[in-house]
Amino acid sequence: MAKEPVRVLVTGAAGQIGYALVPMIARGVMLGPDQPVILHMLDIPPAAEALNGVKMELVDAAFPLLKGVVATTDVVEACTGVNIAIMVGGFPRKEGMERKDVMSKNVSIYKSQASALEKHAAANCKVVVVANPANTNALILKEFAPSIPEKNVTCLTRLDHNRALGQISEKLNVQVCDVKNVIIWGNHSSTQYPDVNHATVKTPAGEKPVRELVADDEWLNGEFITTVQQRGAAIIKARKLSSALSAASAACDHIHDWVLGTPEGTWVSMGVYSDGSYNVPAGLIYSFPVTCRNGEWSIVQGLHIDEFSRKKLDLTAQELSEEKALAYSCLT
Ligand SMILES: NC(=O)c1ccc[n+]([C@@H]2O[C@H](COP(=O)([O-])OP(=O)(O)OC[C@H]3O[C@@H](n4cnc5c(N)ncnc54)[C@H](O)[C@@H]3O)[C@@H](O)[C@H]2O)c1
Ligand SMILES: O=C(O)C[C@H](O)C(=O)O
Repeated sequence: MAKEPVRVLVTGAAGQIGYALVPMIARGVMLGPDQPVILHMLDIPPAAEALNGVKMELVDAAFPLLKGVVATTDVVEACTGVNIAIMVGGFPRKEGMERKDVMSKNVSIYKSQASALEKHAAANCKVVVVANPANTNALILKEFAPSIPEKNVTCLTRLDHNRALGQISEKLNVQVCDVKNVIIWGNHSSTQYPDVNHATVKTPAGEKPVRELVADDEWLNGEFITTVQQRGAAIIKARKLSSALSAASAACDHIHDWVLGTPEGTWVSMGVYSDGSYNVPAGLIYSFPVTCRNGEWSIVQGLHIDEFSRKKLDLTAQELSEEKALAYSCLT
């Protein structure tokens, strides 16, 4: 029997991530090749015409899984009945801007959209915030939508996770699908800590630790980390626009694994509400290694954190605490 369609909201759908993301969702990349979808696309009135153009292209693409499109500038209409919300709408970082610069513009959007989601989304709606500052926007959304379970509000750090996999695969000249269990700790910002201490590579002789195969701690503790931390800025410098196709693909990976589960023995990185695991302060949206089963994520427990890593986990937590305070000051 055919499955019931899932309603997926994409905010900021007339923007560049939206343009890359909606066809991926309509093709089944996010929820699987047998899952029909109804797309809800929200943007603001100045982008209404462009949004309608995206809707026209979705119709023209004749995606078999796409059972309907709602394209609107009305936040209530956009949020009504949605099962999954991908929050991309907001003001993007431009060359030379720090994420903090976009904070005041974006947190007020997330406060108001929190109320609309809380009132109108389907029960158990899963939310991922993509728009920067992603962790803090997600925190504001969670706090202003108290009836949405806190486990349902997350932010995207899968792009950073995938960037780390990509760097290791290039360094070792191996397939990216053979590298697993890197971790992004903390903020989707330049203080994030990409950690390879538990990462492995599938080789003909079995799974081997990344550290052993790379055999270059200076690179792993230096250039590798800064390359991943600075990759968003490098893309902005090269394209004069922030990353879009990789961000859209990562958003699909995030929801795919959350809904359909992570493969046995593999974890992924998600920005989730901290419960104090790994001595990360509770009450922040912080990126952790997680496994997913039956539509629920759980933080991977018991990983050894050495002194080098500890400092980096604390530094990015510190930045998130400061962002949280700044966000609240922007809202008052
Ligand atoms: N977390 C990540 O990994 C990651 C990666 C790349 C980009 N980003 C962030 O994603 C966001 C979107 O990037 P983009 O390149 O698509 O930007 P964009 O400017 O091309 O698109 C943003 C869209 O949001 C719309 N918008 C603005 N305010 C809105 C509101 N209140 N409601 C609904 N829509 C609204 C704009 O009209 C625009 O169409 C930015 O904040 C960017 O920094 C995050
Ligand atoms: O760095 C940015 O603001 C863009 C985006 O978050 C990215 O990581 O590509």
